Amino acid sequence: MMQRFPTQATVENPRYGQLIIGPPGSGKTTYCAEALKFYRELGRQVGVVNLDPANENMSYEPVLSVMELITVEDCMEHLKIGPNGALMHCAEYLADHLEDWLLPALRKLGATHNYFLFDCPGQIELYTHHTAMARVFERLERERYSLVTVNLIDSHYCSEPSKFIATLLMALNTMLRMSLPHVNVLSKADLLKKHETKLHFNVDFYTDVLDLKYLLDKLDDDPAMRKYHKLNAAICSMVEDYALVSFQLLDVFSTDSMLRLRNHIDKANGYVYKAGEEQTVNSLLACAVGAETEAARMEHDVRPYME
Ligand SMILES: Nc1nc2c(ncn2[C@@H]2O[C@H](COP(=O)(O)OP(=O)(O)OP(=O)(O)O)[C@@H](O)[C@H]2O)c(=O)[nH]1
Repeated sequence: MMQRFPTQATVENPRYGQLIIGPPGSGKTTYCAEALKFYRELGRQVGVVNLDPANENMSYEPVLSVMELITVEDCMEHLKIGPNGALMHCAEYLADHLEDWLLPALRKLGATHNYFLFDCPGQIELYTHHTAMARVFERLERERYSLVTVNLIDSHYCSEPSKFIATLLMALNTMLRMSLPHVNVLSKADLLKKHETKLHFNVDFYTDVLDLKYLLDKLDDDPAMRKYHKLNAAICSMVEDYALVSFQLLDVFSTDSMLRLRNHIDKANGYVYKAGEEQTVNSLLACAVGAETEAARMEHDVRPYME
């Protein structure tokens, strides 16, 4: 988790945003819907902003939606391009209309909301290669939002070593390119416990990303992957050298799991320093000293999802 410490501006005029990103189907929209209810219950002035121009099935009522500005469907029809090209076009269009659409609308909402969940599009190239979404996030930062990227990745990707390596590389690339406080999340963690995803190692091996040697050994078991041993070893070594990638587990339908994730997110975007609300002296102290012991973290964060 990359973490933010409060600046004078964020202390005086606190506004917060979670940028919910992740591959298609990883649970972004479901998280936004559940997090909206959850943070409202905590008393936060929260709203969801839909930034996905192809989000047909929003299970929440957004306070603002990019689909009022542009949709993938309209782009495909008018520009005669495919869905991926249309999504890139929409992202660029959004980035070009920050000053006359997104920011004025957010400023208006500022009268009643100071915490936004941004439901972002799922195409990962928007965060690993393309620059439009980075421009949007960077402009929001300059508008003094304390942002955190919440990168949801389906925990099913832990089931195969090759998929997990690709996940690590994607997560690291996104962290480096977005350069924002960041929390990586393995979503649908409840399915790990229900044996729907068979794992080669304990869950904490995947969350802590500490010793990838074992992962490489497993990759070599597959004859098709063995010939890429050097490439895989280089990727693992790079991920380990940066030592940035780790994961939190999330079952979006469990209040306890949402609370645990909230604690990580609040530390990352600096909300933990905001006075009042549900913050306690203990949580502030925990943040200041680097928080809970490894044993406590294992007990609460990881053990519930082990077989
Ligand atoms: N069991 C379980 N299912 C989940 C969880 N989170 C999301 N899902 C399911 O995963 C599926 C995909 O979730 P979405 O929220 O549509 O995923 P998305 O990332 O918004 O998908 P795109 O809009 O295609 O990018 C839905 O059927 C959800 O009900 C979870 O924590 N546990």
